[in-house]
Amino acid sequence: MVFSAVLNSTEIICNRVFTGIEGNLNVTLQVWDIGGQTIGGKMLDKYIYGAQGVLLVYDITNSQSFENLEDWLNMVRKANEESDTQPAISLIGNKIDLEHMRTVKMEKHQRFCQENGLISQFVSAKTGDSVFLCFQRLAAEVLGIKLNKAEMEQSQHVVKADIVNYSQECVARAVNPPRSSMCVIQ
Ligand SMILES: Nc1nc2c(ncn2[C@@H]2O[C@H](COP(=O)(O)OP(=O)(O)OP(=O)(O)O)[C@@H](O)[C@H]2O)c(=O)[nH]1
Repeated sequence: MVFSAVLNSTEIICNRVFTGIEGNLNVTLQVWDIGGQTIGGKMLDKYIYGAQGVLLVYDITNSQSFENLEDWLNMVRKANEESDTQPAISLIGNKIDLEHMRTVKMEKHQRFCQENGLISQFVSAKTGDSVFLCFQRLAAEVLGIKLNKAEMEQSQHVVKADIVNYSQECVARAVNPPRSSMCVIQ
């Protein structure tokens, strides 16, 4: 995944100077998911050139997906060779809901991050665990903002909501209409 932050720099400077609270900053990210393409793909460097941030995502239960990372990292660096700045890069270990099936050791992940100056993160795309946080951390890095512990913890958790089956709900309401008016927040 690659993203480019689309933002208004004046707004950012004002926010930082006047409030000092980075959490108040709104950043729009333009994200391309290029994982499905082969590494030798002709168009790849066009997506990657000039990107401000890159999420290198692998599957913690699949060692091969980790082994491929070095090539992807080299490709990202090479594609941006002539760019003024290199993108901020995060290493994302996905599928932490399957921790019991982990084949890529945590130390391996951490070493790769240290050796290559990457932000380290573990997520579950399935449960949503830490997904928001991984975008937030990368955006913060691009903007030169340091997130505090509270901000990171707040973004880590998934807010769970029941899935409503609307067709059944409608039938139930038609049969038993509510006596008082009700406000539904979705
Ligand atoms: N348990 C679990 N399964 C996941 C998670 N993320 C993806 N999957 C499953 O892994 C499989 C592959 O997911 P994709 O989203 O197609 O993976 P991908 O790497 O983006 O695929 P490409 O873009 O084609 O490279 C699917 O069956 C997903 O349901 C996760 O966090 N936990």
